[in-house]
Amino acid sequence: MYSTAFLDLPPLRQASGSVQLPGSKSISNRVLLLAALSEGTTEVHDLLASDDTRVMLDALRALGCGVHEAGGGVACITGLGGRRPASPAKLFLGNAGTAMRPLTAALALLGGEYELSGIPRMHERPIGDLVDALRQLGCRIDCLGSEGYPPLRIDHEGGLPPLRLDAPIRVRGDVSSQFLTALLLALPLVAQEQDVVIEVVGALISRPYIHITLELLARFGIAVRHDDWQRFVIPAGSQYRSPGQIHVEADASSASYFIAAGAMAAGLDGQKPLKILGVGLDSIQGDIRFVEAAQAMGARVAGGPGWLEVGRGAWPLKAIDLDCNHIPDAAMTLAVMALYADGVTTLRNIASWRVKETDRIAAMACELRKLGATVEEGPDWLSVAPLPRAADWRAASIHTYDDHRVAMCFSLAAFNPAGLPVRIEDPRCVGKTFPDYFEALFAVAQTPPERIPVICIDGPTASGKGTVAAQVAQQLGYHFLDSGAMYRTAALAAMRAGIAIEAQHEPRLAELARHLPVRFEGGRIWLAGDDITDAIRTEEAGMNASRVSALPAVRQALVALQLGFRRLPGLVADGRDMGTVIFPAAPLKVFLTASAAVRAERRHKQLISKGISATISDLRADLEARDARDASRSASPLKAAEDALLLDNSLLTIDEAVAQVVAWWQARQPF
Ligand SMILES: Nc1ncnc2c1ncn2[C@@H]1O[C@H](COP(=O)(O)OP(=O)(O)O)[C@@H](O)[C@H]1O
Ligand SMILES: Nc1ccn([C@H]2C[C@H](O)[C@@H](COP(=O)(O)OP(=O)(O)O)O2)c(=O)n1
Repeated sequence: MYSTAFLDLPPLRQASGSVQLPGSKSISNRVLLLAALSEGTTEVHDLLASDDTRVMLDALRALGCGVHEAGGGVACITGLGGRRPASPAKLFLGNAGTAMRPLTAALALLGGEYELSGIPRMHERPIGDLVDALRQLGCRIDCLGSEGYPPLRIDHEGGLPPLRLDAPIRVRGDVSSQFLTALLLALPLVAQEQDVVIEVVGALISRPYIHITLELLARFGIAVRHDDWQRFVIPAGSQYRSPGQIHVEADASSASYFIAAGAMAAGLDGQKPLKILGVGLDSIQGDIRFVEAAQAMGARVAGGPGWLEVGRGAWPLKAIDLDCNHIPDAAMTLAVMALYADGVTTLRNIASWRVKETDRIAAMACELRKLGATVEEGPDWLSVAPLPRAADWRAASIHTYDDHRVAMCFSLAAFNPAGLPVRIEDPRCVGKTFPDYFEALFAVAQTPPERIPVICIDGPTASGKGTVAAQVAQQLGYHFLDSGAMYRTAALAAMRAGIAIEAQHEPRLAELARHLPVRFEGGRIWLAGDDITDAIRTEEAGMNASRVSALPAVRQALVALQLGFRRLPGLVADGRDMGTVIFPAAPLKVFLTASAAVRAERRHKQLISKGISATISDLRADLEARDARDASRSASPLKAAEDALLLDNSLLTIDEAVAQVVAWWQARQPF
């Protein structure tokens, strides 16, 4: 997951390969609650690991359920099975509507004393209709802030009051279907002596989510009948029965971004369509019908149980005018696809967007306009006109409103024909449903290498290149290439193979370097099966690296390995010739220096902190010798590129040096 302040997506051109989607949030949290109410233990497979499931798991733990996270997407939940939950308890539910609503209903029916709260946005999301329905029944619930909104207090300390179950429970269905879902999940708790009837007041929106609820209730032994989605009957004698094991389907709404990417950019030039795994045409989720909307816009889609394949059909896409009540979440993706259509696209019946993670109609309109689109909005509709010419697109910094879906659907703007990058602010917000969304996108998206930005930081030894480059990479969410480590590894491999580092062995040394079995993984460096991270950091290894790096054939042998680091979304490369030889067209080159005295002192501190003894004067002599060799060799000598910016950081702290490089970078961005 990217936890950077922003993530810049380079312009993307194509999509290919396959993507495995994470489990559905809606299914994950419903299954967790049902498992928590059942007797016995339920092994939940493919559970989504996200912010919203995290708060649910924590809440279930606090309520006294057995929660064992076995790793690999498996959680074992031992349910209450008729026991009363731990009380009193305070539950923090973040911004997870799928936890707040059903837990409110379940706890109100179980008795006890509870406080349920969330982040500030959660306290702006209405829950009054559910609270009213539960109060009708006789439950005591107080809104601790504004009436009709969390935080809530459930107060049945003196025992559950008698519930009025003989009359139908009436709940509004036109604000959020989650209220009805909450009641359906919880009322089997009290459907013992008699049937419990729920009547929906007003039209039921987001019916597909109720379908998911009913399917999952059935898996847990509760057979709910309904008359045309307006009247639901939970039969007397209902009892939650754990199915033992249950698999969570992948999220059909998450599939929408890849279906869109496929429709826009896959299957071109004879390539295969984009394969999407984890959800297929047999899905129980309503958002799978996004496939039909994408097809109406021109996508070519094939699919089966648990998989889809999508490629571009019509291009430009075809504009549509669609009632989106059946796909409220996935429909946001259509709003961005509309930028690539042949006319105005109108999305209707989307009033529920206004009470989601943010006011999504307003948010989408505002951010689409930043890209240059003409957008109109109404209380429950949005219309988007495509950009007439590539030159009309603008590079935009997309505000994401702590809304995962805004972040994910705007990533599709990176396929723009103008070749402009797109900045996604606060990319971490995708953690709500798809923590590794951007990693998944980068794994299937392609763009010519020259469009992937590279920041080069070259300079003499101990100037702080590695430290500064790694931190800049971290701040921008870019990959990091420590090219010196490659020369150090090549030298170590030569020593281990018994090849002296001398010019006469140049061909053998180059052959060794060309097939170096080196892996860079999670900050560690491996040579074949050996962790050599520390072994290559000695002063001797540095001197050997300097010697091996003077051999032109060795340098040539390591070029492909270095170029391979230029991957989405970008790269920060540190070394001696990053800007002069390896990435000569890099958009930012920095030549980082510090005085020899300062560098010797820094290296001294660095070695002492690792328990290696050295004297400053020896170190200074060594580093001056190394600089002299690196700068005087004929092949790619250490020198500043002509277009490099010089940064002498003798008097700067690490943070100041990093801030300067990031500031130079920002100044070159179009946002
Ligand atoms: N601006 C700075 N101020 C103080 N110490 C620094 C600064 N930059 C780097 N250092 C320290 O100097 C040492 C050498 O830095 P390093 O990144 O290994 O240099 P290089 O990669 O250029 O050889 C490290 O211990 C690092 O923490
Ligand atoms: N791009 C590069 C990187 C390193 N080298 C050579 C020259 C250096 O003395 C050695 C070791 O580089 P490294 O960056 O790890 O060394 P320092 O950490 O700066 O001491 O490799 C190079 O020739 N070209």
